[in-house]
Amino acid sequence: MSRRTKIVATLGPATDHPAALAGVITAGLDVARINFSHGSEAEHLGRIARLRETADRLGRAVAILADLPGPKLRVKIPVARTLTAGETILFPLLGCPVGEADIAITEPEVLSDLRPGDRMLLDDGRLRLKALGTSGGKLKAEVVIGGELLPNKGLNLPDSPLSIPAVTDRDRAALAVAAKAGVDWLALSFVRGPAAADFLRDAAAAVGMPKVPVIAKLERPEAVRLAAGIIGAFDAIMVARGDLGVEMPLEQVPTVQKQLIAEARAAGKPVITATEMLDSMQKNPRPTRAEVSDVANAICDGTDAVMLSGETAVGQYPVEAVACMARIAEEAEKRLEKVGNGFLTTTALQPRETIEDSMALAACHMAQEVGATAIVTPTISGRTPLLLARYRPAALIVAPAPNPGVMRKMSVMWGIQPVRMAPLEPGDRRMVTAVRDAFIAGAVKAGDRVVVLAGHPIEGEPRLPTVRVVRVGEDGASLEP
Ligand SMILES: Nc1ncnc2c1ncn2[C@@H]1O[C@H](COP(=O)(O)OP(=O)(O)OP(=O)(O)O)[C@@H](O)[C@H]1O
Ligand SMILES: CC(=O)C(=O)O
Ligand SMILES: [K+]
Ligand SMILES: [Mg+2]
Repeated sequence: MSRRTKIVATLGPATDHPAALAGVITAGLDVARINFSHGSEAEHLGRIARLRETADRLGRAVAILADLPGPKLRVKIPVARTLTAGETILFPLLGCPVGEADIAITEPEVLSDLRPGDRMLLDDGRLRLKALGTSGGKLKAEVVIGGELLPNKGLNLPDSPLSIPAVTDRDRAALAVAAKAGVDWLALSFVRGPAAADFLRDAAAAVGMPKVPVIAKLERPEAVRLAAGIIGAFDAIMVARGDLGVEMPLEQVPTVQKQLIAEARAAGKPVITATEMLDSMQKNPRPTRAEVSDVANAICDGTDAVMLSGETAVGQYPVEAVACMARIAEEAEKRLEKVGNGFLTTTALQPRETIEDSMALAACHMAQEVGATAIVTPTISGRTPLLLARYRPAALIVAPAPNPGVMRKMSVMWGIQPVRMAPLEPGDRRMVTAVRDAFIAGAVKAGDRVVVLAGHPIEGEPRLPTVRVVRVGEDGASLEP
């Protein structure tokens, strides 16, 4: 693999055909997103099982990301319908019976919070209504901008405070399914503050899910304001531009994206940039110039991963979309390499917090100085590779890990190629076997010069972080540099 940027793609009906699923994996899928806001339990379980099976067959480590609804409101209408400007629509409040022409929503308790004049935006802002007031157990609203409304589309209330818990009953139900399937990452929609991280971890533990890393989806203005705390509390973030562009002025989204990516990177947490990246590819085999530029620019901003949603979930060209994204990423990275991968600007972030962090920086410098093709770093938890990735070295970060769960967790992180760590035989040294692990996986080849970094205690090694330079031998041996 030469591509450093990771690709997240949403599975859906469009990837249900075995050829399409194998196609997106082969085209470069690193993380498969299951959007628990759409589809049934059986669909999710089936998709996850087929993904695992196909990835294994193709010999690729693909992580599974369960995207939970969070307090994101959605309409509950049985079939598509058209809303016309000027028309009045009734939204039943909590406990009120739903009339045939009414629009019910997932959390009707929020409707009581709406004040006359508040905006109600449907389908990522495509349709707009204005709240008029409540009477007879229903909220009355006037359609300002009409259009076709499909079942299960989102409802945003950017002018109103949201008094729903961070983790809802819908999330608990989704977590139970995710626990049954076993997933590698959890993402929570509509995070409003750092406390949501522990609510989510507790809810996951309550359904018997072992420790799974958690992603905060930033899609509300208060989350952007509290970004530093949220980044600290979660294991990664997603710039969820779909809802973000509805909840705040759309023209602010590009600068918010840059700010969030910079903050996440400074904190050493992975960041995913999401939504509409290649949107026109839902219907066309080729993207627009603007879309190609958008993906490339997110990579230049320093995103770890780029994400596809409708393009792969329901679009006509899911395989082409992933392949296209991979090509754009590879091209954008050539420029990053020329300008030093932003490495020097990041090193201006002083001081280093831990010895491991200083060692990681030293290893990146060393790799550059000696012309290493890779930095090999055996890892138990995935932490040292992440410290390296933070500096965006030109060398590939090859991370032998002892279990598939840790390998898959690293699939979302920029520049890291997870490989299988062989068990240690008596007399073996991990810094030597790690190079062989990388060689066997094809991540380094004979004659390559590599930097080896053990950032934390590893069996068979001194307890101090250690960095070495070696040359790879014919059989993956570690030779004098
Ligand atoms: N599993 C699925 N089954 C059917 N339709 C889907 C599925 N996943 C996505 N879609 C369709 O693709 C669109 C875009 O996908 P996306 O995952 O961005 O969802 P979304 O509804 O915009 O919500 P979110 O804010 O959670 O991303 C959805 O609105 C929906 O119409
Ligand atoms: C991905 C997502 O939830 C959004 O962009 O709103
Ligand atoms: K979701
Ligand atoms: Mg969203």
